[in-house]
This record gives sequence, C-alpha cells and structure tokens, in this order.
Amino acid sequence: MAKVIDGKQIASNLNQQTAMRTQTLINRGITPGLAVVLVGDDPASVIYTRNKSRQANRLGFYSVLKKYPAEVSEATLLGEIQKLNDDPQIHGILVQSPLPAHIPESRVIEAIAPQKDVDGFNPVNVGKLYTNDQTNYPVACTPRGIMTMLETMDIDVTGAEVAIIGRSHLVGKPLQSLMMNHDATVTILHHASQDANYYLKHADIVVVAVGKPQFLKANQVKPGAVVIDVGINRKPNGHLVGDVDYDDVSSVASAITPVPGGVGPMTIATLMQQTVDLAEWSTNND
Ligand SMILES: Nc1nc(=O)c2c([nH]1)NC[C@@H]1CN(c3ccc(C(=O)N[C@@H](CCC(=O)O)C(=O)O)cc3)C=[N+]21
Repeated sequence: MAKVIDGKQIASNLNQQTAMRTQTLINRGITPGLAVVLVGDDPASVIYTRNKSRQANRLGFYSVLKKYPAEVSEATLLGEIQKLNDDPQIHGILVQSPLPAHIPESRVIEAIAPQKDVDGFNPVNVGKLYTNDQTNYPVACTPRGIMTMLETMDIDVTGAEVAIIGRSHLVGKPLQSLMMNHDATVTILHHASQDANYYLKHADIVVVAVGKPQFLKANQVKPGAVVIDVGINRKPNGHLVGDVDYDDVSSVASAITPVPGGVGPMTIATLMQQTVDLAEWSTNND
C-alpha cells in the first residue's frame, strides 16, 4: 500500500514558517501585503479567493480582496492592477482565474508588475524559470508546492523519470521546467499523445493535472511509482475527487497525494510563502 503524502500537514508546517518570517518582517516595519482580485461570482472562485484572504489574515498579512462584477471593462481592471502595482503596501497581486471571456487573461497578467506577480504567471517570470535564471523570482504556486512536498518526503527528482499528464500554463509547463531545472527527465503527455501508457509505465513520478475525475488507473502506473494528483473535481453529491483513482492506484504506488488534503493546501501555503518572498525581495532592491 502506498504511503499517503499529507499535503495538509506539510502545508501547515510551511505556514508556521511563513508566520515566523512575517513577524520578522513586521518587526522591521514591513507587513507583507497580498491583493486578490476576483471578477464575477463563480461559486468556486468566490470560495477560493475568500480562503486565500482568510489565510493571509491569519498569517498577519495586510490583505485586500478586490471584487468586480463579471461585466467589468478591461480598462477598469487594468486600472486596478496599475493602482496595486503602485501601492507600496502591496507585495503580491493575484488575479483569480478564470476571467470572463471578454477579458484576455494574458493582457491582465502582463499588466502585473513582475516583482509583484505572486502567481508567477507573468511572461517575464515564466521566461526566467524556463532559462533556469539563478536570481530571485516568483514561480507558479502549484508546481512549487509539489516540489516542496517531494523534498519534504525525501523523494529525489535528480535523474528521475517524470511523466506529467496535462500541459497547462498553470501546472504542467512550469512543473516541467522546475523538474528539468532539478535534473529530472520529463515527459509531458496530453490528449493527443500517441502512447501515453508507454511513458507512464516507465515513470518514477507521475503527476496528473487534467481535470478528469479518477482518470489515472493502477494498470497505467509502474509499481513503486510516486503519484501526485493535482485534480479537484466536485461530484454531484458534493464530494471532491482527484484525477487519480485513489483506491486503485494506492495499491501499486509507493506514495500518493490524497484529494482533498494533498496538492490543494500546498498551493495556498506556497502562495503565502511566495508573498513573503516578494516582500523580502522588495527590501533588497531599495
Ligand atoms: N490566479 C489563480 N491562482 C491560483 O492559484 C488559482 C486560480 N487562479 N484559479 C483556481 C485555481 C484552483 N486553486 C486551488 C487552490 C487550493 C485548493 C484547495 O485548497 N483545495 C482543498 C479542498 C478545498 C475544497 O474543499 O473545495 C484540498 O484539495 O484539500 C483548490 C484549488 C488555485 N487556483
């Protein structure tokens, strides 16, 4: 049976560190500031942004939640981003995705100052990750959280064969870069991949981020592999399931992340960690 990777516990430990770093900054006269921008009233987004603001408050941050109706114009939204860019009390800006169809996500992300881009989605930061730049810059929180989990569990990615299912800008691609920067051999698989199972069967670490409930089955996984489930799918009965058939895959994997309580809490904890990173880095540039 697979060892359960307790994302909730690892996130809680990370949050404790973040709270201590926050106090140290506050003692130096700097309160980490996080701005979350929410457009529209998608129920999941409302809950997630509320949770993020709450967590930020709990850690002692200065936290603001800016809400806009779904009909907001692109110009108004860009004006808000500009204000937050210019606000010295704000160190991290996050625009909750998805945005309504009439607002191009890329233009909003490009408007966020790279040094305040707590999601690591701005092309300047994506480019630094891609080129394995050795200076300080933010990276996508879910992939960074996954790397933290693996490190905490003493799972070495150096030389490992890694298969990532899903090629999104939020998870698959930045995780591929992070893993390659740590000397893993990485294959990204997606819906047009011809022989996904060939790569999966060779993988020491499998990461699934496709948004399909219980998509990955035991017979696709090499015995002893580590399985990371990024999926969050809500069943009609309200229960959450991941992209991995947990009970099935647990019987062959050596370690596995649960849903809920795996990658999700790590994403939020990493967002908080990275807000403090940005606040610290901002003081080094003065
Ligand atoms: N700009 C932006 N940045 C994001 O990081 C971002 C985003 N937009 N849009 C939506 C996705 C989704 N996301 C989640 C984070 C934590 C949980 C989480 O904590 N999940 C809990 C369960 C929560 C529940 O019960 O619903 C768990 O897995 O244990 C889930 C989903 C961040 N996202």
